[in-house]
Amino acid sequence: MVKICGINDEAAIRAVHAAGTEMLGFVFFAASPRAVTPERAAALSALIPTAAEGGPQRVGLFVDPEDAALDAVLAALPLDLIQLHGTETPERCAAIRARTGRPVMKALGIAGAEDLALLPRYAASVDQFLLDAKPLPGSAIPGGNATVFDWALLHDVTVPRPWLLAGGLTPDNVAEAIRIARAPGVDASSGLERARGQKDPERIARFVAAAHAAG
Ligand SMILES: O=C(O)c1ccccc1NCC(=O)[C@H](O)[C@H](O)COP(=O)(O)O
Repeated sequence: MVKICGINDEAAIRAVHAAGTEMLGFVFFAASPRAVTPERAAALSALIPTAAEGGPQRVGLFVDPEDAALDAVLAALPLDLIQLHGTETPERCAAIRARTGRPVMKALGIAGAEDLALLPRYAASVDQFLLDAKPLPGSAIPGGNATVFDWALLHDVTVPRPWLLAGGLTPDNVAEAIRIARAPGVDASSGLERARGQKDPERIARFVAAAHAAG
């Protein structure tokens, strides 16, 4: 499973599809350099086949969203999955899952083994996990910061839901990350950009090929 996050232009979404990527992420968080409006995401999404037609699943990324923000995005485009990348509690994740009727992927920031203690608390309320690097103090956004964490922390951990590894992954380190973390899937954003917020189609192709080969 490969997810490419922060899709915000036509070349990137076409590259994601051409590479056979399983998931792509649209960032609905205004402070992000990759943020898109619901209308822009819908226009980009229309350029490639839907998941039902064999294209990638569309993941909507939110940070502590109000119900109205979720409703506005879902009215504009049919997301396959909701990614929650803020401080949402297990109860809020369950409420969002019930309200939207979509599976929920909860992002947890990992810096040390103690952060993994949260996994059982969320297991009943979410469908998937994204195990990402914990943002460094002072980070302007809670994800997409090109920060790597110690993949060996995950080597012997049984994660109670399907999960993706994220945080500073690139075409050059993804195979090693998958091997060390024993990750069933990966997600990347910054490592596939030529400038902050601008995806590089060639890096997308190399990343997806490397991840699929390692898997
Ligand atoms: O990517 C963003 O701009 C972003 C903003 C706010 C919350 C989360 C965000 N990204 C989350 C992702 O799923 C990223 O792909 C993940 O954190 C890995 O990012 P990177 O380390 O840049 O590969």
